Amino acid sequence: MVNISEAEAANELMRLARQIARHNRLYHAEDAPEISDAEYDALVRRNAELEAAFPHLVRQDSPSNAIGHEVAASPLSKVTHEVRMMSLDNAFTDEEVEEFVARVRRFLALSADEPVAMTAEDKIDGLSCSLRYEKGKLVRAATRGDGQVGEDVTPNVAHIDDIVQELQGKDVPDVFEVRGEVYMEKAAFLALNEQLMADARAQAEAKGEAFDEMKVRQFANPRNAAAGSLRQKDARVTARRPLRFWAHGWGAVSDLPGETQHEVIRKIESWGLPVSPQFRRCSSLDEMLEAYRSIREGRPDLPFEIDGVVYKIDRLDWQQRLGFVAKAPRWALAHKFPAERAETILESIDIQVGRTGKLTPVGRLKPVLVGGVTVTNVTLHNRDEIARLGVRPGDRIVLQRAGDVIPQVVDNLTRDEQRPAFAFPDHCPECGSEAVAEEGEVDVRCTGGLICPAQRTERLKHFVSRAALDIEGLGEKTIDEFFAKGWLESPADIFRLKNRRDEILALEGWKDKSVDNLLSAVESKREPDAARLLFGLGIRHVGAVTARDLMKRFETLPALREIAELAHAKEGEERAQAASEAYSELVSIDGIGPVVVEALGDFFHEDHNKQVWDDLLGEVSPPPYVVETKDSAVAGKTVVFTGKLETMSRDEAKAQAERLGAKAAGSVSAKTDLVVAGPGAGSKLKKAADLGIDVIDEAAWAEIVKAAG
Ligand SMILES: NC(=O)c1ccc[n+]([C@@H]2O[C@H](COP(=O)([O-])OP(=O)(O)OC[C@H]3O[C@@H](n4cnc5c(N)ncnc54)[C@H](O)[C@@H]3O)[C@@H](O)[C@H]2O)c1
Ligand SMILES: [Zn+2]
Repeated sequence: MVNISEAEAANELMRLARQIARHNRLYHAEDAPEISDAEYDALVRRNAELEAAFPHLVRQDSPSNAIGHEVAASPLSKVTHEVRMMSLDNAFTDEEVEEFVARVRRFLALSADEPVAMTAEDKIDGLSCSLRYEKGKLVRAATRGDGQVGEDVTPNVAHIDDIVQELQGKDVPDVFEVRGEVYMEKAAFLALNEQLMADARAQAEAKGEAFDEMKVRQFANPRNAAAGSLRQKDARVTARRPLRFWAHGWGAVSDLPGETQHEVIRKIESWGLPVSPQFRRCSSLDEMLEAYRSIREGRPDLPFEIDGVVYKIDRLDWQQRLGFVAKAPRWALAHKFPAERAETILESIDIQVGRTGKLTPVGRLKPVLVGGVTVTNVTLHNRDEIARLGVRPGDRIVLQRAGDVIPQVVDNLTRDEQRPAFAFPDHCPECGSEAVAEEGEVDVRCTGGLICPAQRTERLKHFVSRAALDIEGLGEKTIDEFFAKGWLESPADIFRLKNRRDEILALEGWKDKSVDNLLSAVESKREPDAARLLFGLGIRHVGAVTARDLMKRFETLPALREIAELAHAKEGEERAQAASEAYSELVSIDGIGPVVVEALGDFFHEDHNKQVWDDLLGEVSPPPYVVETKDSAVAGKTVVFTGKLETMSRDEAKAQAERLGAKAAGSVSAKTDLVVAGPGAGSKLKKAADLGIDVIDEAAWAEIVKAAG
């Protein structure tokens, strides 16, 4: 039941359209889904449900009308399909199949005793491919893409043995587009993922780098593996991947060699292309459901993944009359299998720390077979998910695997209220720092930042980035490489790289000149801008602007640290007095709130952070931070920039304002003195007018800047 207001529905439809489009891109264009098919299908169903309840809210970009994903960004050439490639409508229950048959009868106005024959075959989990044969010769192979335009994979399919280059037989029409599925068998898929892992390991070893299993890109399921293997710019990569194909339909044809689905499929088979071994003809609803049950039972023993049974009206003249709706034919239906489930024991819960400090719980399982795949690990996502399931090590759980190989825990069978709940760690298992979830966030993160081995490279990359210390020549790859060698543990190490000149030179790809350039880029930052240095440390909630606000007030880093530590101190009455004074002083600064004060306190509370800090300040000496404010027309005023600026970025405009002694604010309020508006300025402009605030354009602003000299 949909029980929400129209405004809420419109809002949710907007969010669903965006989410679904994103997952379509990840799944179809990048072959790297982030959620399971069951989760994806739930989003689609919710969207359909809302659209049915509020038909007038159906969006222009409704996911209900989209097939796959557009291929504009693909490096492969594009092919426009003469006959559109479609998707399939889904059914999950026998009743829905019955309703499908009834709908067909109504549409064709058939009498109750007229039989409706259907074909049934397994729905194989691969990607659709269109093979155009002219005079029997394969001239073009294409993926589905968005249904209208797909990608040219002609050189790639030349490496698929199942796809013949020439159709056999004397009765081959002049033009015949075979449509079917390119797929990868389960064993080949598992072997490919193992191979990808082994290759990455070997590569890391050859380079003498640390190997990180988590970073190796593997395929989520056989379907993505097949798609990723076929859609290769370099067909030699496809050649190394064991892909298979079978036919299940056709597109543009010069003439049809039969009057039923059944006849044409058998004809295609006779020309030398494989079709499903389970393809059959059913003459009644009962036979269809029987076919479904027998195919479902045999599913675990199949060497490939299937996720349902596809029914198609046998008579082609009826298919013709039924035609299409939105993105699928009216004459076909996919009867999906329910997700496969299995029970096992959750043996332990490990915590993994990601590159951004996120703590992810991973369940280690007593190995169990679900739908032909042995599962030993399962992600438990986050602290809330563990609480929701109430799982603890030793519990008996129900695993589900739906149409892909990312399994999930759906139930906990050990409902023992007496045993204590799993205690989610409040410290990082990698570095021992405190791990916290910010208010309103589900993810628990390590606060160790620079000292946490799991996060270190990410933090170092931030430290040298443009907005922070801006060290040219120290790119992400170099950081990874130096880190793996053990040369970069903390920011201070960057300034000690000069002692490793010869070692760097010995690395592949480095020459005297490039090493000199790198080292002099580092040396040029011995007296860095204090605010950038502070920002570079990646303290939570201390962004570039906050760092400047802080430095403007305290001028030196030691002064800032002293007050931050003081504000955090909790012991003794005297301390308490000083602490509360320090606290008020900090929060009195424009732009600084309690969250920042708290984050600073937490940072300096950790011994390892203090070490990193001292070590770094032993290498560099940022001069006192003084903002030279020019005598200007806007000194001391608060300026808001809105709309599109033509000659500079928003950041540059803000920096100009600061140099002129003005404060750049993000929103218009009674405190605003001046609004600089570019084209497209909206609500802020209106608010300024309401409040009677002066509004000028970018050119007038440039005049003010110029006048200040
Ligand atoms: N996990 C995610 O993020 C994500 C994102 C997008 C889509 N998906 C999944 O992809 C699917 C939707 O993709 P879709 O639009 O391609 O629909 P679909 O895969 O459910 O059905 C249409 C396709 O089935 C294929 N097919 C296989 N066997 C067939 C047969 N015997 N006869 C006819 N066609 C057959 C055809 O290639 C056809 O294009 C859903 O299962 C969805 O869960 C998942
Ligand atoms: Zn940590």
